[in-house]
Amino acid sequence: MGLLLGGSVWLLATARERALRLARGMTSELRGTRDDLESTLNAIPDLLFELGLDGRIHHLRHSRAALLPAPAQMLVGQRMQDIVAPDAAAGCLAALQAAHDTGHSAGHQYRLGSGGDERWFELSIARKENAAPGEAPRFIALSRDITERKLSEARTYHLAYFDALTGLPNRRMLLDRMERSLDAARRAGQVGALLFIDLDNFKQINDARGHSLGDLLLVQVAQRLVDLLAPGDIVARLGGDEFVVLVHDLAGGMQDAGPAAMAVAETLRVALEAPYTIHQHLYSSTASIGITLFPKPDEGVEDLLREADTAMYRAKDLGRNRIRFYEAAMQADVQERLTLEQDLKNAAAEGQLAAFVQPQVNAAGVVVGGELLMRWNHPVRGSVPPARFIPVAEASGLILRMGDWMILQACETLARLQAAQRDLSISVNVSERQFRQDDFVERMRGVLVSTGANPAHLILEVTESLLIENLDDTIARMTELRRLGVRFSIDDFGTGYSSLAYLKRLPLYELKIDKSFVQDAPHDPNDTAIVQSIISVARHLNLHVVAEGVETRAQADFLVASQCNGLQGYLFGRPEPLQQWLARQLQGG
Ligand SMILES: Nc1nc2c(ncn2[C@@H]2O[C@H](COP(=O)(O)OP(=O)(O)OP(=O)(O)O)[C@@H](O)[C@H]2O)c(=O)[nH]1
Repeated sequence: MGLLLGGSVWLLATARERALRLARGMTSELRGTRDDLESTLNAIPDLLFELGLDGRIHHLRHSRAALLPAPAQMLVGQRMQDIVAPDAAAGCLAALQAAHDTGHSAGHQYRLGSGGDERWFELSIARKENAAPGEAPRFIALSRDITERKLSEARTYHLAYFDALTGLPNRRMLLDRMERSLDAARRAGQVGALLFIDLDNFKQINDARGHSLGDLLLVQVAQRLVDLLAPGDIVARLGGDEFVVLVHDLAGGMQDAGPAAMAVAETLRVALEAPYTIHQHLYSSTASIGITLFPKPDEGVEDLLREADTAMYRAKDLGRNRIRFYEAAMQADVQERLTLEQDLKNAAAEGQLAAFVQPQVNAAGVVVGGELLMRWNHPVRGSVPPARFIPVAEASGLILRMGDWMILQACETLARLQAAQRDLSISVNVSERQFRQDDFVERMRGVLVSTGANPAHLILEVTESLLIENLDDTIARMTELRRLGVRFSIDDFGTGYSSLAYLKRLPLYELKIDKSFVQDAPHDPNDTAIVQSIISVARHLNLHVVAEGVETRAQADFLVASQCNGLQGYLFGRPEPLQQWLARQLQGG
């Protein structure tokens, strides 16, 4: 019995021992699991809440206490709506409700703080499934700080939609906004305008003062445009020196919108022409502006942009620092120009371009020289007027090759006249682009040497506008060319800036009175007075004067009586092919 009892006690003790060991093992396992869980939770960089459906915080893990808006113990017991802004709280409560309905919710984002302290969070919420029946539901919510991701998204958005230099919207953003404006204008029956703005001769500032100064100018231009914007309108930078202003709701109809758009453009034009101060220096710049109105039937944003661009180009053609409205005819003109440019490229190779010469006579009517003129005999169009193809040649750069060829013709002609002891001079036009080429002086020297022409008989005709741009550089270049022996004449004098102050500073030989003044002299008192005053200015400055477009004996007599030195016009000869004229001169005139 004792043995039995003893055995039972031993058995019981052993079972207890085993149960205790098992319990100890389980406790230790549970502790391990709990520790693992604790470590896992600590490793999660998010805030972890236990919430009620009403947004009350029942528990909060604060391993990232820095992210909390207040110490953790102060937050427990409070409701979300007591802690965060009303809009953020409303979103969080909606996310809780969604988790209540479906078991979980993820992706709701909310913001805490504002300005520089602003931080963004994203919520993931799961409903706790172990609530006893009748017990209010509880939720576990992870709140992840996504501020860095938001900032990086904002940076990417900014890079994609804004111009880095000026901070203005870029082309993509503009197109997007235009799309919306166009829709809104159609729906509201309102007319808006698109203004295409391109700075005039911006390349010169870049070339002369450097790209970084050009950048600073662009930034100031952007600022001036922004300062003048009406609320809701936008200004974008398309790239380079091109800006676009989108003006909404100008008027209820095209009739009234036109003048209103013009008034806006004029305000911008005037603002942009005021001097710019950069690094304590003053710079001047102007802009050409093209306008198109919208909406127009069947026209999308790209059409509108193209129209405003076309109108801007027309403003440039008309002399820059101007505003032009788009007209449908302009598009045809652009097409025509492109075709002309293409044809002009082939023209030189196919021998369609020819040099003509128009004689110049002295007061006694004796031929003293001639002006070389370019003629283009197009196989289909026939003779294309220089006023039509020279601007195309200028714009496309073809003028450089064409100009070189004309200078070569002039020098070869001079060499042949010299060889025959014919003491005549030849004038040839030099375009601004040609004159400003870096190696223009060297090219001139090369042609003079290779042809053996006497430079004293070569007269380079330049326009007033060429002279006035970069006056100091112009003077330096002209002086170098003067040293080679060539002489300078101002073509179409009186039609451009006519600033007499610069005449004194330039190493000039001659003024050519524009034919528009000669035409109505001596009958028109104004033109007569202009012609006489040009001759008088020339005499005081010791310059030779040639009148162009002399067609009648009365004009010639008046000019000679007014002491004009040279005459050119139909009265003395129409332009004729150079070789034909030269052959006659070589035979004695
Ligand atoms: N500084 C600066 N220059 C730029 C930038 N982007 C383009 N450009 C230059 O801007 C100039 C634009 O010249 P254009 O508009 O073609 O010609 P322009 O000299 O203004 O002459 P017009 O437009 O015919 O009056 C070019 O020389 C470009 O190299 C930029 O971000 N910064």
